[in-house]
Amino acid sequence: MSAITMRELTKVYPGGVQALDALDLEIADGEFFALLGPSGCGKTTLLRTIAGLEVASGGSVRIDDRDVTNLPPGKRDVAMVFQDYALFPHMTVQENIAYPLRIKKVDRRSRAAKAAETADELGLSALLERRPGQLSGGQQQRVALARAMACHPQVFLLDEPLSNLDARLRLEARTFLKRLQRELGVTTVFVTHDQAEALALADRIAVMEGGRIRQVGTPTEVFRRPANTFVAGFIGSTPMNLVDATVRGDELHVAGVRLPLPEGAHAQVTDGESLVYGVRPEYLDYSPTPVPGALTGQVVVVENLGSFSLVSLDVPDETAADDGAPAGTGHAGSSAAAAGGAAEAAGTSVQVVVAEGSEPEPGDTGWVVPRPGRSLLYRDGNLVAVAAAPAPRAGAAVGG
Ligand SMILES: Nc1ncnc2c1ncn2[C@@H]1O[C@H](COP(=O)(O)OP(=O)(O)OP(=O)(O)O)[C@@H](O)[C@H]1O
Repeated sequence: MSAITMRELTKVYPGGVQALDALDLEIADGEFFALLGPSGCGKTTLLRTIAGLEVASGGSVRIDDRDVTNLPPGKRDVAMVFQDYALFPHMTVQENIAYPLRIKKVDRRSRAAKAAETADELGLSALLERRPGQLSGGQQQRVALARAMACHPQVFLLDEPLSNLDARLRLEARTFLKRLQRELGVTTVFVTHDQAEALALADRIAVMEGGRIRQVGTPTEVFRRPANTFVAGFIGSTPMNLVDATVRGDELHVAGVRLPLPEGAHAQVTDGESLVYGVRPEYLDYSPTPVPGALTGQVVVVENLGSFSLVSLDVPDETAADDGAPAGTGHAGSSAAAAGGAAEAAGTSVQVVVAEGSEPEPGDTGWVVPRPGRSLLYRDGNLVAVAAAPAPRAGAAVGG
């Protein structure tokens, strides 16, 4: 058992930088846990404070029922792998792996046996006599992991473990790391600023900003239901669309389109209230022809991202929708199109993921429909409700 519990953990560096701000966090036994956030948010400081390499200015760190807040690193039963691996250049792979055992005064024969066994598990047996300078980046990383594993620590702490590898090797090492962690079942905390890496590897993720935690959740939770607009903007290979919206009775007015307010959202919002409507580009469907209840605008940019493209549309903010007057005549979809097409390119940029082969051209008019249950509403930056998608029916759009 090795859960990690942090209570009101605070770190103020000499000089006054507050890197951790009364942070509360619980990491479960056996979890593969990511600390994610932009540069300077305090990820490395948190990891080093768990390791005992930084002394907390306040609060506590417990590993299971042991309060380790004031214990030196060697007494915490944790092993840390540094970003640059910090291997000893003058020692062989075997000596590097065995080094922590030497510090623990394990006898020479047991050290050699343990190093050989760990090297074997990590596919390093053929490299035991080499020095770090004679290894690839991926191999060096494995040696660093082997050195951390050799002592059977209760907790692994990994600081940007993949950042020194090139893109291809990184994918390989990612899979390897995930499999290794599964097999060992050791509580592992890793720092990354790469949201894709965190989503791919972690059981749970803590998204940090300014020494605080903005959300803790599974990759699915933080991706599908970001608790605030900070997390919404940080998670995802393409940032979430965040568009101003107004509650009008049973509807939500978003960029000139009336979306039905979802069941359950009524209790959370008030009539006339201004909110932010959020939906991921992946959860919008693009149509080159009018669709009732769709947001519409002009295609401005088409970015090829391999098997799909990211299409940016300029959706006008102001239409006749907000003063209640019909925006056109006849069919709901085409009237929305008329409103969108006629407006000056002024408004909100909305991004949508479009499959290869179906990309529009810049200058085209397009329609985008949110998928059911994938729309979110934020008040003052915090999630208030999950909106249902507009039912694809005439009458949901402006002028219908
Ligand atoms: N030894 C130090 N002395 C003073 N300030 C420090 C020290 N180490 C870090 N800081 C400051 O503390 C804050 C948090 O730094 P930290 O390295 O923990 O952030 P991070 O999220 O790991 O960033 P990065 O992704 O850039 O490594 C930053 O403002 C940083 O400048």
